[in-house]
Amino acid sequence: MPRLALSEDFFTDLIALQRPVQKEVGDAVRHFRSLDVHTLHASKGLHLEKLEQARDSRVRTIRITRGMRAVLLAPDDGSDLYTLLRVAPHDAAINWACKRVFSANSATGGLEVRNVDVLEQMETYLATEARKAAQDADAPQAPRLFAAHSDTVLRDLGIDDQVLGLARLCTDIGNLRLMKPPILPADQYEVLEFLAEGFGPEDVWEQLIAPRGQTVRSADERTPVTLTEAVLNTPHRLVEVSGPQELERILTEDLVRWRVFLHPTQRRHALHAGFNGPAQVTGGPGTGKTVVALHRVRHLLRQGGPDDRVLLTTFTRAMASSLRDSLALLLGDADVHLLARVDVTTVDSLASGIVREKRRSVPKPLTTGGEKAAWERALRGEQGDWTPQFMVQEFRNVVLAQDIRTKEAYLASRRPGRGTQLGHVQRDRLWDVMQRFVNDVLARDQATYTMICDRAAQSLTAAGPRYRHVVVDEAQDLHPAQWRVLRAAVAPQADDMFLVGDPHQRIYDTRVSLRSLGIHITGRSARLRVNYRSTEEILHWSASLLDGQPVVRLGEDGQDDAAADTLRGYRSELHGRMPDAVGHTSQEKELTALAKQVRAWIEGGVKPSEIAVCARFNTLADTVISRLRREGLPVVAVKDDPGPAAEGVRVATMYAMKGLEFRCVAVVGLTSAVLPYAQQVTPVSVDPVQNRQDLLAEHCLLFVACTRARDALAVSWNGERSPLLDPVAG
Ligand SMILES: Nc1ncnc2c1ncn2[C@@H]1O[C@H](COP(=O)(O)OP(=O)(O)OP(=O)(O)O)[C@@H](O)[C@H]1O
Repeated sequence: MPRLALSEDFFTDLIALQRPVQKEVGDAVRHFRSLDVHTLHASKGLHLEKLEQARDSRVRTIRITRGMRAVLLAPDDGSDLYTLLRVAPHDAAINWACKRVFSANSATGGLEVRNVDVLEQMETYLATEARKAAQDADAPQAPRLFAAHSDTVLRDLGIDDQVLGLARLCTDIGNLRLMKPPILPADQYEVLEFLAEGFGPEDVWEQLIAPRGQTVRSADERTPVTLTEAVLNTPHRLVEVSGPQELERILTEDLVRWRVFLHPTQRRHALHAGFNGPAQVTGGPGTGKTVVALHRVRHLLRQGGPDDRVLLTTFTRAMASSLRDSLALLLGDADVHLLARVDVTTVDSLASGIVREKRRSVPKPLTTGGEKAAWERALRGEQGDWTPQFMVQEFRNVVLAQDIRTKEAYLASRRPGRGTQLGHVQRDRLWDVMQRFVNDVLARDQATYTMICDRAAQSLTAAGPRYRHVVVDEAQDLHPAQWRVLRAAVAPQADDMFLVGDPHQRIYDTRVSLRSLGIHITGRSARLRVNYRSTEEILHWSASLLDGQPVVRLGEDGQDDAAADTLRGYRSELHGRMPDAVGHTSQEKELTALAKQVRAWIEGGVKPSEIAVCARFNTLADTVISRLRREGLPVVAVKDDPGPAAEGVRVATMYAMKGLEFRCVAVVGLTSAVLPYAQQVTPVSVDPVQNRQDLLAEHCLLFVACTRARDALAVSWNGERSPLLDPVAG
């Protein structure tokens, strides 16, 4: 029986086929696996055929139906591992197969494929372009993109002779991008793109080569790998099917790519054998952080003992419910029993549960309005210009954040992140105001969620940890009190905490130094850079909304050595239309245009549930809902928790878009009055540091909303445009 591997492209082809054809592919693959190598060659049904015109002599095809062929790579190294590469209509399959050449990358050891026909044409084209550029500049030779790197440096990073020749002809990054995979081999393209974007060879080695297990720096000293080794070295694009059960699972249940293929950086962290403490994965929107968290949970469950419980948390209840569904999908029937060892919940729900266990009831959570009213009561009679907003921030971001329990501790505290100086006398009085607030709300059996977390953290610390592993999604928005709950929920030990998040998506007012909370990540972090969700056009457009914004690395707020986080190298392999940004003279006109856009998306074949419209506030979201309904379009409000099966365009506030994704997204009502929203931004005169933080959160909110879009994004406003759109709308 031959061994069989499936490629990501084969998988993509399979997903796109009609159900009956998928079934036929499944039958052919099962038949293939049931034969021994000898009968395989003799089988008339499968008709394993070597292609005379193929540029690579190891390429074969098999028959699926009269009109469909699958393309395979046959072993030439004595092994019996066949790799299914594509499945397509006869002519397309043969055409694809004839032009491809396969090789092993000398640095990553992975299997790579190139389109030799196009590369040969590119050589002529780039040489002509380089000559023209030299003539235009009146110079003997145009400056070359990789002039700073010697051949040896490039070879050591896995660049082979053909690619080296092409790289040497590139005069700018545009030349390189013309040869994006699948034209150039993906591993080599990635190395060249990193270098072209200004990463040094050492960075490239650390980020792209070393993680693939390569330890020998010099290309000359490396032993070449065989074809079969190369296939097995490429688990992010090729999966070996270990047995009939796994084959069935992939062909029937597993038609979801992220379950099978992980990017090497995703894989390295998700399947890591064991971290010697907390580990972290960051990355821009859509880079698969949630996917990594889910795979990590499965890995920990599979490795762990029967008493090892895992906590998987995220920010909102809707996201927790979606995580639960995704985890069940990932575990599948084979691992469904592992679900009994996981709790998937928000930190606030966990904290409420802990408080309830202790005192049988939980204080009623205060609404924003209720909290403001309570501060007004506490401030009554106070001389001075402290506002409820100032008090909310001082209590949340200093007292609860630093776990301050006494007046003495408050008098001595550093108050990082606060831009107002407070003398001894002022602090003394403020502490009394805060005590009045606490006594007042507790007397009414009320509390903010942060206060509930604070209490839960204390209880847990006293009672002892209850989980073996804690995995945190959307880590960027957690408050220190929520982190204290998580820290207390698991004992400090190997693989205790696994965090994923993106500081560019921080939309709540939280500042956290993980180190000060006893969560030390150093040396165990990775950054994801490939976006699997959105097109390159949406990505770059959205990323430019954050140009120049001071984003600090995850969990390093207030640390003296905190560094800036960056979206450098953040990219997508998908392409589509540029986002639309359009202003209107009235709300009526904007809504008319919105209805037309939504209708056009639906008529273009997009399911209503794959479309989202979002606005800053519920008032406009409600107006959108009634307007679209009047136009006869199916609509549902995300706040009504419609569930994945409900038909209808999703309408939500920008906050509620966190963590979600849609094929098409419209962000409406982006006027200067709502973004930035004055009431959400502390005036500079009150606190300049808080003002910068609040403004940054407004930028991030817009970034989060826009990066939910996979294929199409349309933003609009009526009247004066939000200044936050200045970088993208001229
Ligand atoms: N290895 C992969 N192969 C294919 N698709 C992937 C892979 N990883 C992630 N995806 C897809 O990319 C999309 C984004 O993934 P995910 O939600 O995990 O990203 P994220 O980084 O958590 O996003 P955000 O921070 O914006 O919420 C999803 O549709 C997911 O299925």
